[in-house]
Amino acid sequence: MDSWVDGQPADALSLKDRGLAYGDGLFETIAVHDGFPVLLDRHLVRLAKGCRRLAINLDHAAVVSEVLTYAEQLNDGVLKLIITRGDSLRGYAFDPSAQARRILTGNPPAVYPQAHAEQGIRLFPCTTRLSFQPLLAGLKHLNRLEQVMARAEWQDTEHAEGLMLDQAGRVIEGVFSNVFLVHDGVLITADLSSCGVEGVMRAELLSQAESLGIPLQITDITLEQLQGADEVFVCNSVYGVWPVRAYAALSWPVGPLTRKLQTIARALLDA
Ligand SMILES: C=C(O[C@@H]1C=C(C(=O)O)C=C[C@H]1N)C(=O)O
Ligand SMILES: Cc1ncc(COP(=O)(O)O)c(C=O)c1O
Repeated sequence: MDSWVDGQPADALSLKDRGLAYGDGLFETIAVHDGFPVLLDRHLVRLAKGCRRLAINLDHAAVVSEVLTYAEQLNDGVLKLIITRGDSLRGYAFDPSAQARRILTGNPPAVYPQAHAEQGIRLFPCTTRLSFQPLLAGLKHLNRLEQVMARAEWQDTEHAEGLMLDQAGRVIEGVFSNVFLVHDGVLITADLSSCGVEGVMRAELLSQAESLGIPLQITDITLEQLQGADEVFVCNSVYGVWPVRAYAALSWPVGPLTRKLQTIARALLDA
């Protein structure tokens, strides 16, 4: 399917785009099923938060309308929405009144081995660490070099994802996922106030778990806590939930809470 820029079919972008020059923008990767963008409200909430934090002027009504129309035409697949601050000639300074550029691309459904969801995955121990930046933490901004470097650390198919730590050695997230662990019936995920992306699926699973009365904790996670976990899983808005079986010398069984949340995520992606 053709890409769109500001609501019009396009296959080229200005060389002055600040997304290209500085990574000055945000993105959302949205699963589309039967013509509907899955978890759209949560994607829009994160996008709006990013725009406020970066002082990006975005026509949010145009985004909603374009995403809905584009998703209808894509029908099934993965829609990527990229927002950039638009053009500037040179230098970091920007025109605070400039309207953001809206870019939409469509991709076929992501295909992963069934075994990832069924039997669980092995996480690669990435040595690339996430840097602390509370101003950008949580946002899905366009500066993703840490993830690019981390993903280049393994080429084998034995590892489906990699685990990333922060500068202090705390467990933060996967390269393209968020991470959860279960300990004594408590569902635990990393505090992302210094680094990491606040995933849409993470937010949805936290909210679903709260409705189910499952005790939750959003906190710092050490490798020792990871080692002592009863269950570990990763999630994102495209594949849902993958149980984690192993990380370096550590291993876990695929547990009941992981399966429960995986079923919920699958139902949302297939609704
Ligand atoms: C990096 C992108 O998106 C992330 C990756 C995936 C995925 O590969 O499953 C899914 C959603 C995002 N967290 C991207 O370029 O779209
Ligand atoms: C670094 C990082 N963390 C977490 C996620 C999961 O986010 P979501 O659930 O919104 O797909 C992603 C997906 O792009 C990511 O790139």
